[in-house]
Amino acid sequence: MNAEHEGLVVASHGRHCVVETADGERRICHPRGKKSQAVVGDRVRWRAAAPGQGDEGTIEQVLARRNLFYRQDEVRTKSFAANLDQVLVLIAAEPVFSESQLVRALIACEAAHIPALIALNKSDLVEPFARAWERLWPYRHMGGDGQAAHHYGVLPLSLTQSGDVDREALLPLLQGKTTLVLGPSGAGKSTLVNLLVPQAKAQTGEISQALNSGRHTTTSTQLYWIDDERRTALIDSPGFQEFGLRHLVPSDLARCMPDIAAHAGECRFYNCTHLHEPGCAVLAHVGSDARTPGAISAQRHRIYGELFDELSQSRY
Ligand SMILES: Nc1nc2c(ncn2[C@@H]2O[C@H](COP(=O)(O)OP(=O)(O)OP(=O)(O)O)[C@@H](O)[C@H]2O)c(=O)[nH]1
Ligand SMILES: [Zn+2]
Repeated sequence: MNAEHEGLVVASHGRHCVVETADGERRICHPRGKKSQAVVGDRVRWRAAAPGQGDEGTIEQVLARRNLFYRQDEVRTKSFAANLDQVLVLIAAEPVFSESQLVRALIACEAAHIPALIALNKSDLVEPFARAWERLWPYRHMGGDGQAAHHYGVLPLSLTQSGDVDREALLPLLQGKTTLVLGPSGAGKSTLVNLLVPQAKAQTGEISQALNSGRHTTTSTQLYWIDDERRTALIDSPGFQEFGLRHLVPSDLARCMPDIAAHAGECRFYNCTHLHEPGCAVLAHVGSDARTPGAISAQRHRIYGELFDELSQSRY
């Protein structure tokens, strides 16, 4: 039997993966069993096929994960990626972004203990950008009382107009890290990947095309190296639109929304839902004046309530 090697999963489609070896070679691998189902970012032990059995390998074991970022829908669980250092949520002045989708993505980050960065693209569209930047006010100011840093970094971009400037702003934030990029269609995700990884198409290469061929879609999660040393990675993943949080229970939500979490311990009832209870410290901070320190925007509290209801529906 062939020896086992360690590798990194750099693409996945269904149950098939592309594994990159220590010397940068990539090949398709199939999981040996349910337990060896890997996602992009996983470190795995894999084994080449026996001589004469083709080039495809098998994944024998998924090594312990530092974290696992996922969304869960009612019908199926869908993991995005493992072993992330951060998530970059890319939205834009246009198309107008859904705050509910943004909140879902940020909650999923928080639940997996992964720091999140928000980038707002298309600053050249002056008026829509100003409106969107304004909508991000709570995100630009969350945390950050006194000496503490803000909870989320929020970055303006104009990828097609000032790509060089944007690259210089982004690189130090990405350096040496593995960053999952999420964003709704049309925000500029492909533009971002092409800016940072000019050879993206080449890296994806024939092997990923082979993986996708005949499966009626070319979308799959992909890891790209930004640098030649292969230390800085971007992971591009489709599927921001239907971002399920069914892996969470309603009572997880408050701790995953930092502005709500800041007050959730001060309520009269220990099991307060922060929706209607008397003596609720969260409700007391929901805001007429969203700009006072510690305020919770009415919009975010409304989204919290919607998610609370959604996660309270019977599970199946
Ligand atoms: N005005 C303006 N347009 C931009 C900017 N960045 C990207 N676009 C445009 O926005 C459109 C969408 O960009 P893409 O990079 O294809 O977006 P995407 O997020 O990959 O979209 P999907 O392929 O649908 O997932 C394109 O027409 C881009 O040229 C920007 O900074 N300013
Ligand atoms: Zn409360």
